[in-house]
Amino acid sequence: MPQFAANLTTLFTELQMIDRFAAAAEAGFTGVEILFPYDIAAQDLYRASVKTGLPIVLINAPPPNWAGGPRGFAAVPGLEDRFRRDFERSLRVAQALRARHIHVMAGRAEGAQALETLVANLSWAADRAPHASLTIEPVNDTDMPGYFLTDYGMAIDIIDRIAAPNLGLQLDTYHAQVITGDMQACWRKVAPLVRHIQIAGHPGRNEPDVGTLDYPSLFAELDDWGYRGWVSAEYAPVRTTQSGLGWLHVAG
Ligand SMILES: O=C(O)[C@H](O)C(=O)CO
Ligand SMILES: [Mg+2]
Repeated sequence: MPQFAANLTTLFTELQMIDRFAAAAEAGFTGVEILFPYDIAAQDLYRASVKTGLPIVLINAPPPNWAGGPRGFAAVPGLEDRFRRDFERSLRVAQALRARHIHVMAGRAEGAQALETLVANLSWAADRAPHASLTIEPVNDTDMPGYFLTDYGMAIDIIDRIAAPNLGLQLDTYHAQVITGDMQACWRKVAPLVRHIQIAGHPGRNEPDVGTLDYPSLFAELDDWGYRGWVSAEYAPVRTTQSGLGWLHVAG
C-alpha cells in the first residue's frame, strides 16, 4: 500500500494547525502536507513534525494572500522578479521544514507567452535549487478559473523541455478526473513523471470513498507499478475529518 499523508490545510480544520499533526498521526497517516505554511513560525511546524514523527512531504511556493486572489506567478509574464522572490522564500521555508517537495503554482495567465514564461521560471528554479524536488500540478479551471496549467499534455511537454532531474509532476486525481474523465488512465499516461499524488472523491471533492472513483483499484495499481512516493489526502470532509476516515483504515 502507498504511504498516506494528510493535507493539513484541508483536513482536521477543527483544530489549530500545530494540533493537526497529532490528530493526523493518531488517525494513521504517516506524513503531512501544508499548502501555505507562511503564517506560522517554521520552527513550530518543524517541532510538531519531529514530535509526531510525521514528515512534511509538500508545501506550495507561495501565492501571497491566497484569499485575495493570485494563484502563483510562475506563468505570469512581467512578474518574473516577483516569482523569484517568492520562490526564494518558499525555498527557505521548505528547508526549515525539511519538506520533500515544493509545488510551484503557475497562476492565472494564458497564451504562448505565458507558456514561455512558465518554462523560463521553472528552468531558473530547478537550477537555483538542484537539491529541492519541484512539482507542477494541472488544476481544473472550473475550480480555479483562469489557472494556466490545466492540461496533462502541456505538463508533460514542459517537464520534457526543461529536462531537470528535480522537476516532476504532481498528480491530483480529483483534477485528473475533472480534466480527463478517467483519473486511472491519466495515471498510466503520466506515471514515469509522477513525484507526488493527491486524492479526493469525485464529483464532490470529499472523502475518496464518497463518489464514483475506485481508489482501492488505483492503490493496487500504484503498488504494481512500484510507486514509492506519497499519496496525500487533499479533500473537504463531508462532516468531521475523523468521521470520514473509513477509506484510510480500509486502505491502510
Ligand atoms: O488545488 C489543488 O489541488 C492544489 O493541490 C493546490 O495546491 C492549491 O491549489
Ligand atoms: Mg491538489
